[in-house]
Amino acid sequence: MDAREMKIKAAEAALAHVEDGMRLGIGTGSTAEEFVRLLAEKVAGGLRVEGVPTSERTARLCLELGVPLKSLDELPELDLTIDGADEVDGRLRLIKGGGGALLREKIVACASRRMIVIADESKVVETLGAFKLPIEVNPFGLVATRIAIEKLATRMGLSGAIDLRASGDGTFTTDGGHYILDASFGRIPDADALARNLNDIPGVVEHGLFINIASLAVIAGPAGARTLTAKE
Ligand SMILES: O=C[C@H](O)[C@H](O)[C@H](O)COP(=O)(O)O
Repeated sequence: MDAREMKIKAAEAALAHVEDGMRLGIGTGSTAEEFVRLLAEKVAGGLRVEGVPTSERTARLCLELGVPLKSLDELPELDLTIDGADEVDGRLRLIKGGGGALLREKIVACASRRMIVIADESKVVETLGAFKLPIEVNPFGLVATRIAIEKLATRMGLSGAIDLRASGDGTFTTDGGHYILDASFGRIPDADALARNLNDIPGVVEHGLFINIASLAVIAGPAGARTLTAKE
């Protein structure tokens, strides 16, 4: 099974949790897009759902494939969000934001009764941090915010480059008009504390640590899909 087939397997297994009439948060990224394609087939076959997309990219795909969309302001309380992740640990803590959609993804997931993560085995880790942690920041005061993050990292015994994400010849800008700093910490022993402390830095809009948000992960590997639930 190649990487794309595993993403499809995970998306298929997550689709089984979607019921008629649900208000759905719809994630961003290559795995979430496989879910959108499968969902669109069900919608064409008569399934009634209303989706809230977590990015402009996802919104475009949903519109193209005929998945009905609403804004989060129109549907502020959702039944279920299905989204990908860059890393998942055994407590269902996640790193997200590789595609830059972490802010809307977190807002939508937190407005949902449940969040199901879809991923392939390569995303499952013992300790979060091998994937660069995306930190969404306000462009105002970028240098000061980066220094504050560096000081926090040092206080917490973390080190590694903190790079401004680029796009083509310029700076990557999120759907919300912010920048992303990618922090190469390598290993984050206390993700819960880092998440709280990052939120205390004023220029940080949001970060890619999703703690106590996901309720289930569907992980696809060569032998098929398995589910992961949070263990303390
Ligand atoms: O900002 C992007 C999202 O957090 C994605 O869900 C994450 O990067 C995983 O994407 P993919 O399924 O393409 O690996």
